[in-house]
Amino acid sequence: MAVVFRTCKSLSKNAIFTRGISSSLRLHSQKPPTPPEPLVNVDVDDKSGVAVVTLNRPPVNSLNTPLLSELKNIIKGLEDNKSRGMILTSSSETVFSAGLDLMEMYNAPKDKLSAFWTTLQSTWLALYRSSFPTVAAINGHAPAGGCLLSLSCEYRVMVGPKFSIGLNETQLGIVAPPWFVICMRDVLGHRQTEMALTSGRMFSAPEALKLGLIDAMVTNKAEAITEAQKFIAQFAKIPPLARKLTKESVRQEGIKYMEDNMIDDLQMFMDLVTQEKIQKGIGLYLASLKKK
Ligand SMILES: CCCCC/C=C\CCC/C=C/CC(=O)SCCNC(=O)CCNC(=O)[C@H](O)C(C)(C)COP(=O)(O)OP(=O)(O)OC[C@H]1O[C@@H](n2cnc3c(N)ncnc32)[C@H](O)[C@@H]1OP(=O)(O)O
Repeated sequence: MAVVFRTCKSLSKNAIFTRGISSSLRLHSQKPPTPPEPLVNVDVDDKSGVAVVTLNRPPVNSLNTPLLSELKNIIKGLEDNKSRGMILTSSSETVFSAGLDLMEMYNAPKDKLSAFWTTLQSTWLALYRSSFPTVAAINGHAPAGGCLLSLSCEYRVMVGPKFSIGLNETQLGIVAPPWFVICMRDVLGHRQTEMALTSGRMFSAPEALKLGLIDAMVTNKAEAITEAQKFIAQFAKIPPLARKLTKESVRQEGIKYMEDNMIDDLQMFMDLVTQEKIQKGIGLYLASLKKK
C-alpha cells in the first residue's frame, strides 16, 4: 500500500501544515516538535486508486468536530481526485468508532453544539452520496455513530466474532434522527429496523451477519481490507458516471431528506439535546463509561 504524496498533499491540510512547520523550525532549533497525528489518515494505493481512510483518534475514535471535519475534507479530496474507492477503517485494535463524542454534546455552548451537528450532517452527506464505492472495514466495536458511518458505506465487512454493532441511542435515552433511521432501513428493511432501534440493541458480528446488518465477517483487519478491495474491484469495468447516478437514485430518500431538512434537523437536535433531562442522562452515561 503506497501513499501517493501528491494526493495526500491535496487531501490532508494537516499534512501540508506539519511539513511546512517542521522544515521552517528546523532552521532555528535542534529538535523540531513532534507534529500532531492526523485524526484521519489516508493511504491511496497507486495501482488500484483505492484509498484506505483510517480513523485515528485514540482511545475510541469518538467523533468530534475536528475529526468529522477532517473526514469530510478527505472525502471531498477523493471526489476531486476521481477516486476509485474508499475503505473506512480504524487504527484501534478493538474499536471502529464509539460514535459521537458525548463530550461535544455535554454542557456545550450552543454555538459549539450547532457547529458539531452541522459538521456531522455535512460529513454524513458527503459519505452517503459519494460517487466512488465505499466499504466499511469494521475492525472493532461500532455503536451509534460508528454504526451510522458503516451503514453509510455500500458494503460492510466486520471482524468477528467478539465486536458489536448497532444503533443503541434509545438505550441512552436519546433518539436516532430520521436520517440514521433511513440508513438502517436501507440495509435492514422496515421491520428489523423498528425492532433494532426501539430496543437500541447492539448485535454481535455473527448476529449482524445473520440479520444482514453486515455483509461479511472475517477474523482480522487484513482480511477485512482484502474483502473490501474485492468488493471495490468488481466496479472496475462499470462506467463511473452510470454507477454514481444509480447510487444517487437508490439513496435519493436520504439525500433529499438531508438537503431539505438540514435546518429543521439541527433545530430538533438542539431542542432535544439541551433539555435538562437529556443532559443529566448524558452526564450519567459518561460517568458510567469512566467508572468501568
Ligand atoms: C427525532 C429528533 C431527533 C433529533 C436528534 C436528537 C438527538 C441526538 C441524537 C444523537 C445521536 C447520537 C449518536 C451517538 O453516537 S451517541 C454516542 C453513543 N456511543 C456509545 O454509546 C458508545 C459508548 N462507548 C462504549 O460503549 C465503549 O467505550 C466502547 C466503544 C465499547 C469501547 O470500550 P473500551 O475499549 O472498554 O473503552 P472505554 O469504555 O474504557 O472508553 C475509553 C474512554 O473513552 C471514553 N468514551 C467512550 N465512548 C465515548 C463517546 N462516545 N464519547 C466520549 N467519550 C467516550 C470513555 O469514557 C473512556 O474515557 P476515560 O479514558 O476518560 O475513562
